Amino acid sequence: MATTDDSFLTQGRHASTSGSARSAPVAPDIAAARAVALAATVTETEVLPLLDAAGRVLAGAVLSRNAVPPFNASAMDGYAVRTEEFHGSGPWTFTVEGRRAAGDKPLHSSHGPATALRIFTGAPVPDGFDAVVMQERCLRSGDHVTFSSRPASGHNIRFSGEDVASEASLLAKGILLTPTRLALLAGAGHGKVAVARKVRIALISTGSELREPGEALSAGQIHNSNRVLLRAMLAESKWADVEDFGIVADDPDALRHMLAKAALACDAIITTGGVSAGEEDHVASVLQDSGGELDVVQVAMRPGKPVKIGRIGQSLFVGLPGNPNAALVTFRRIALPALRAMAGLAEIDPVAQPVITGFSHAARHGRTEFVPARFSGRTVDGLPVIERLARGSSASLSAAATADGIALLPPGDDAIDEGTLVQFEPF
Ligand SMILES: Nc1nc2c(c(=O)[nH]1)N[C@H]1C(S)=C(S)[C@@H](COP(=O)(O)OP(=O)(O)OC[C@H]3O[C@@H](n4cnc5c(N)ncnc54)[C@H](O)[C@@H]3O)O[C@H]1N2
Ligand code: MOO
Repeated sequence: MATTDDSFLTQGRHASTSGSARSAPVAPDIAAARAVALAATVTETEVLPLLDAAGRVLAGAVLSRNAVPPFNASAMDGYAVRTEEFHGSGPWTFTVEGRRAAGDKPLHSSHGPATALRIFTGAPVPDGFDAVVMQERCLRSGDHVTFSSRPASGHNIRFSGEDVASEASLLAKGILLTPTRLALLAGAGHGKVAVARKVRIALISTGSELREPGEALSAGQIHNSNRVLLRAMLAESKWADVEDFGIVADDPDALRHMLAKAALACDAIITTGGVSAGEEDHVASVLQDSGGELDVVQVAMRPGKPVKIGRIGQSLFVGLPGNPNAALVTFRRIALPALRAMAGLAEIDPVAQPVITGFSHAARHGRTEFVPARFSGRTVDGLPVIERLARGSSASLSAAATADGIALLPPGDDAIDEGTLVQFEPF
């Protein structure tokens, strides 16, 4: 039985509603919210060169240090002109005086009347010139250039600050540093950026039957596919620093030792296996014997019902079921939002899109079903249609591997008919 200690449970970002584990299944969204509530956001930050910051989480709001573009620049190779000099009706012929290329200093040179300036893309446009005519639109002859139409003032000039003003708000705290956001920081004068330190995540694969991929199997053994799955999914998250504790047998002492080590080293502990009801399922009891607490012990989802959510020491704990599809769904739906919250990300929820079922499905009394599915076409209205790949097959590896994502079939006492609108989370 879990010990009740409210101070323990309030170490997360928000206070838990109760210190004791609930045995009645909670809805998947509630379970995810509880995991997020137990997740303490990393507060330490580090300053990184932009080249090393891809995929990290911005630690604070950032302002631009210079305008973008920093000066009025030509957008074309051609001729800079003063539109006020286009008197009467054309064509207009001007003397070419001077030359500006990208990298030249913005000079305050004086130019005589009826002159045009040879200019190239990216070069500073000197004061007084207010348009650039691209070279394909003019006729150059010796020192003269002829224009057949009058350019509008401002034409082909990128004005200083038109993209980003100086000291403008650039990016908000908690944003993921994607390539385009890093490019924006670079253009706006930043060479370094303050990011949240990485979340240290412990992975433990429990199960006496497990052998590593590639190892020969004796009778009764299976390969540890969950470790590969979780490592690969976390490898996509550059804000995560994984400490992989490998396989631990279904032995309470070994598990206790491993959990204690992981709790000292990491912000979050993710285990697989050993969370259901059998005598060899030690994860929940060992966690509680070690001073940990569970807040959620059953979730109204299929697969994934026995997933466990709690804390041990300063660490978030999520015990994923061992069946591969259950591990996949509970990691994406419950563990990942909490880990993203710990990383300081503002956006933590899985991305979903509406789709139409190309299949019917039995009633899901009281639980949400997460079904691997594949796009199979579109309705006349253009909505994607999905085909189911396996019906709640928790132990399946092949269904998810051939799926485009996971369909959410909400709880209900009626069957879902073909042609029903449901949510779909693409991989
Ligand atoms: N009496 C009951 N039995 C079970 C229940 C229940 O409510 N009452 N729940 C079932 C459900 S649902 C699931 S899901 C599983 C969850 O089991 P555990 O989390 O305890 O996991 P194990 O028993 O250790 O393993 C289940 C299954 O998955 C295989 N496995 C485990 N780890 C891995 C791994 N790293 N890579 C690949 N495959 C793995 C393991 O060999 C088992 O076949 O419990 C049901 N039972
Ligand atoms: O719900 Mo378990 O997680 O199906 O096999």
